[in-house]
Amino acid sequence: MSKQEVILCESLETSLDRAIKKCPHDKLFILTDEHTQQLCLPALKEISYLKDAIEICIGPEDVHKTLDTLASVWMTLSEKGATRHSLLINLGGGMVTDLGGFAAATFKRGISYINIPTTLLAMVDASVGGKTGINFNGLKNEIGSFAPADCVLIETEFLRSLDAHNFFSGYAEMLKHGLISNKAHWAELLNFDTSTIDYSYLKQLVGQSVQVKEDIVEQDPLEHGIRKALNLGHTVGHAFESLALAENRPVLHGYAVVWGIVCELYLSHLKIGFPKNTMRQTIQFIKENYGAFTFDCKQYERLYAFMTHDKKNTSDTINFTLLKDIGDICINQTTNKDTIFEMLDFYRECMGI
Ligand SMILES: NC(=O)c1ccc[n+]([C@@H]2O[C@H](COP(=O)([O-])OP(=O)(O)OC[C@H]3O[C@@H](n4cnc5c(N)ncnc54)[C@H](O)[C@@H]3O)[C@@H](O)[C@H]2O)c1
Ligand SMILES: O=C(O)C(=O)C[C@@H](O)[C@H](O)[C@H](O)COP(=O)(O)O
Ligand SMILES: [Zn+2]
Repeated sequence: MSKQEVILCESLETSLDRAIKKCPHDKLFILTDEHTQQLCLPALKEISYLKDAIEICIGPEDVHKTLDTLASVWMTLSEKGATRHSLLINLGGGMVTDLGGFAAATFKRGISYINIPTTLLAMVDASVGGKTGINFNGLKNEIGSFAPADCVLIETEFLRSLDAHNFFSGYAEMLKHGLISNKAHWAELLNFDTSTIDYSYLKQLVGQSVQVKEDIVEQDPLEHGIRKALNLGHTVGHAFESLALAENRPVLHGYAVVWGIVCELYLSHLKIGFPKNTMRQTIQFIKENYGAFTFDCKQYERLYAFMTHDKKNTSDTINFTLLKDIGDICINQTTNKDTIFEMLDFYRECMGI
């Protein structure tokens, strides 16, 4: 798998011009969701060579990260005459880059695509590293492929229209990158003033955060080993997200991930000695900024059942990524069902639910 080019833009127009020249194509398509069509597409349509691009617009958010939506994208590509040599630009959050990336990877067995992430989460995480896909059978990213974009163009100016919930959702994956990288980055994230955002400082943090992901993906693009570090918080987080979706009370991905991190830091402390004080400080930040996902002990079996579908699992064993300390990653950690239930007890007690 070739290394993906990720550019933190000074000028989106200049970077996009360069990226498009590197991807010779016959027709150009731009995928947005209903929100990025309104909020972000106008900035691109000012660029002369994008004026004739064919627009495809899908419904927003994870409820639309489905086979039906994917089929509608394939259908438009097919009906509007896309060929193997057409180029797709995905302009949106992680839902658009995941689904659009998978549409590009599968249409006529694969066409080129460029990601222009417009949410914080997509900038630091989803648009980079080649994981593409859709939710299926009530499970997160159940169908997908590893198919990196030809280029990822990060323009942090798009973040100015993002609401606070989506800001914090993306910040959750940044916090994950802090925990798996080093203490200085983790501390910087805990101290960032989220109430009055300094956008130029945020841009610098986005650059650092995406670098953490790029370094790991470069070592292990297909997640045979160290890439599992990027899944910290997701064994439990995806179970929370799937339960919430099934109960018609969807939660944002990043929120599910930080709640998953609370659980998995507890497991890290219990099993391999993650420092209690660092765990407490991280959980305090999460409680203050994310609130809590509510469930009771009658839902433990269902959450456990969701965890059995995690992609890191082999056979019947649930696989966790844990930490001995910040930046000290232990992949392929397993435990028994009783301990998983004890972890859920801890979560409910410390989050006060
Ligand atoms: N492939 C990966 O490695 C990876 C990594 C992390 C998350 N993900 C996936 O990413 C998805 C979540 O991505 P997300 O958090 O970006 O959600 P999203 O794409 O659903 O976007 C969230 C909301 O923000 C809106 N939006 C987008 N850009 C905006 C802007 N500039 N201003 C205002 N509103 C804007 C969207 O229309 C949507 O309503 C999940 O499906 C998750 O599983 C994938
Ligand atoms: O890039 C990765 O690898 C990740 O695990 C990043 C995660 O933040 C992301 O949510 C990813 O989509 C999860 O993948 P999955 O394989 O657990 O579905
Ligand atoms: Zn994630």
